[in-house]
Amino acid sequence: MTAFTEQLRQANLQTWEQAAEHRFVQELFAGTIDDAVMAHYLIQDHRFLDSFLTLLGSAIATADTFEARLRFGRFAGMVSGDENTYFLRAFEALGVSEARSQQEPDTAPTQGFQAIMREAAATRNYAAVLAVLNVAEWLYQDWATRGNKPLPEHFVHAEWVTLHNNPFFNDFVAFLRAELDRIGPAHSDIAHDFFRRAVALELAFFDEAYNA
Ligand SMILES: Cc1ncc(CN)c(N)n1
Repeated sequence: MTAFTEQLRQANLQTWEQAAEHRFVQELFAGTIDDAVMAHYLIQDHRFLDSFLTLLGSAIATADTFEARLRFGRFAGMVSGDENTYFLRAFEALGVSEARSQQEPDTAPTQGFQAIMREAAATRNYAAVLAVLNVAEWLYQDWATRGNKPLPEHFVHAEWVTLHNNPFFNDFVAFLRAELDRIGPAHSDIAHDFFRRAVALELAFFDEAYNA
């Protein structure tokens, strides 16, 4: 039988593929992405990280096992450490001042992510939280691991790939999928709804990078 998470992905395949094969991803691997595009994307993504941590907190609160809470806690530690530090080093390398990183307004996809993560947390339904987490991490793992491409030279590009393709991250995505495969079928409608909207936001987020 097809796993529940795979059913969700298949139901949104066209949008999923448009995001996973996005121009942003192609240019990131090629190392040709415009600095202005990368800077605009990362400023917005640092805001994404903030609401994402809130959602991880809600996963800790709604998970039904101690083991799952430990996994989310360890992942939150990585995001608050290595991933956050990457943003700060990338901002410095791209010449993004603290003032600019704070003052640039939230774009519509950023606001959309903040809203859906708040909404998923407010449901206090583990399946809704897992649906959004699965899209955010599995879709990124998908593009980062596709085709086993060589890494770009510049650390700003290369580390954005390796943050989403390394043993710890790949294990976490496998865990997220196993959790949603276990919990999701009993909450199919809510899982489909949050998953579909989150995939659309991922595509919009990449598109928005080119409005730099
Ligand atoms: C918009 C977005 N989606 C997903 C990820 C993966 N953590 C991210 N950094 N940003």
